Formats: sequence, C-alpha cells, structure tokens
Amino acid sequence: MGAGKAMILRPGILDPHSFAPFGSARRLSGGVSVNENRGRRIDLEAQLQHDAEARRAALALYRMEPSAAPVSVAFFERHPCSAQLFVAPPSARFLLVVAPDGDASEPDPARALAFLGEGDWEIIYHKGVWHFPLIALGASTDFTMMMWQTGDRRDCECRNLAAPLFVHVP
Ligand SMILES: NC(=O)N[C@@H](O)C(=O)O
Repeated sequence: MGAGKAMILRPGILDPHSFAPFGSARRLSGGVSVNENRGRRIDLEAQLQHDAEARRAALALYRMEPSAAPVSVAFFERHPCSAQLFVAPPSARFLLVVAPDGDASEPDPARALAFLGEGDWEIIYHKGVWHFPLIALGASTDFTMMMWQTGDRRDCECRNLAAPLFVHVP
C-alpha cells in the first residue's frame, strides 16, 4: 500500500476459523450450574501463553465508549510477552482489527482483517499478534480483559501506519 493511500476494510463476521491465525474466538455458552442453580459458571481459558518474565497477572474491565463508523485505524499494537484475553458481554457489538506480520515482523496493513462480533465471546489474541485496540460499537460496553505483564515497556509495542485504514461497519 502506497504511503498516504487510505485503505478501506470491510469486516467479516467473527468466526473461530477465520480468526484462528490471530488467536482464538469462541461463543460463551454451556457451563455448569452454580449457586443453587441460579446461574451458570462458564470457565474461560486460564492458560494464556506468556513469557516467564511476564509474571504479573493483569485483570481489568474495559468500559468502552462506542466508536463511530468508519473507524480510523492509524496504528497497530502487539503484546510480545503475553496473549491477551477479552470477554464480550451478551449485549456487545464490537470490531477486532488484526494484521499479519510483514517484512521484519512489522504489521502488514495490506493484509489487515476486520471482524465484526456480536454477543458474548471469549477472544484471545495470540502472543505478539498485531491488532488495533478493541472497538465497541453502538453503546458503551464493558469488556473483561486478562493478560500477563512484565510491568515495563516490553508489554506493548506500537507501529504507526503510513496511511490509516478505514473500517466500514454494515
Ligand atoms: N492496549 C490495551 O490496553 N488494549 C489493547 O491491547 C486492546 O486490544 O484493546
């Protein structure tokens, strides 16, 4: 993609197979009955891949305000030391934007992909996968996030793009 030439991305519907090169995605369902059958416990993936130096568990609530479409993606980031898990609630409508490694393990925006998710998903980015920060659509949405961190700058790398990508939302 030439410098300065904006690129349009149209998201596909999030599905585990399409997302697999970048991580795992699974709809949350089933689980076991808990609390006198007043609820269900759905266990999440607890064994997130991470480096030994990333020994600080980070568990957070991301209270995301909705983004307007088209969403401008001007950079990608990655977490070289840990996979990163997000849980989307049943009311969620969100975008994931990812890019494979290009030359010298830099993000390749020409092969970037966007995924539109709706409802309660567990999403896990593989360790070191280039992605744009999570995007909520439609309404303020609370996502749960978990990853392992070193506590220093190794936890997140960013790369600005020569030209932004614009993600159109159906
Ligand atoms: N950087 C950060 O805290 N969040 C991102 O990794 C994200 O994917 O939202």
